[in-house]
Amino acid sequence: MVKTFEQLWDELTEKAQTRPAGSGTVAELDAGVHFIGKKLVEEAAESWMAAEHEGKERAAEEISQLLYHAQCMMLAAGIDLDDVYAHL
Ligand SMILES: N=c1c2ncn([C@@H]3O[C@H](COP(=O)(O)OP(=O)(O)OP(=O)(O)O)[C@@H](O)[C@H]3O)c2ncn1[C@@H]1O[C@H](COP(=O)(O)O)[C@@H](O)[C@H]1O
Repeated sequence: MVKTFEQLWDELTEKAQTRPAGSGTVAELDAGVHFIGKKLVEEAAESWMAAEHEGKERAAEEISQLLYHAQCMMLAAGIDLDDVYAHL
C-alpha cells in the first residue's frame, strides 16, 4: 500500500509516543538531533548522487529516506507538520 507523507508522520508520531520494542524510529529519536542531522545530510547527498547518476528509481528511494529522516528530526526537535507547512 502506498504511504503518504502525512501517513508516515502519523505512524512515526505514534511510535514516538508508544515506543514499541524493535522500532528503528525509537532508536533514532533516542540517538538525538546530532545523530539525526548526520543521517539527514547523508541522505541528502545520496539523493543528489542518485538523481545525477543513478536514475529516477534510485533517486526516489533515497528521497524517501530523506523525508523519513526529516520527519525524525521534526519529532526530535518538537516540530509538528503545521510548524513546517506555515513556511511553505
Ligand atoms: N521509511 C522508513 C525509513 N526510511 C529510511 N529508514 C531508515 O534509514 C536507514 C537508511 O539509511 P542508511 O543509509 O543507514 O541505510 P543504507 O543501508 O545505507 O541504505 P541506502 O541509503 O544506501 O539506500 C534504514 O536502514 C532505516 O533504518 C527508515 N526507517 C523506517 N521507515 C518507516 O518508518 C516506519 C516506522 O519504522 P520503525 O520505527 O522501524 O518501526 C515504517 O513505516 C517504516 O517503513
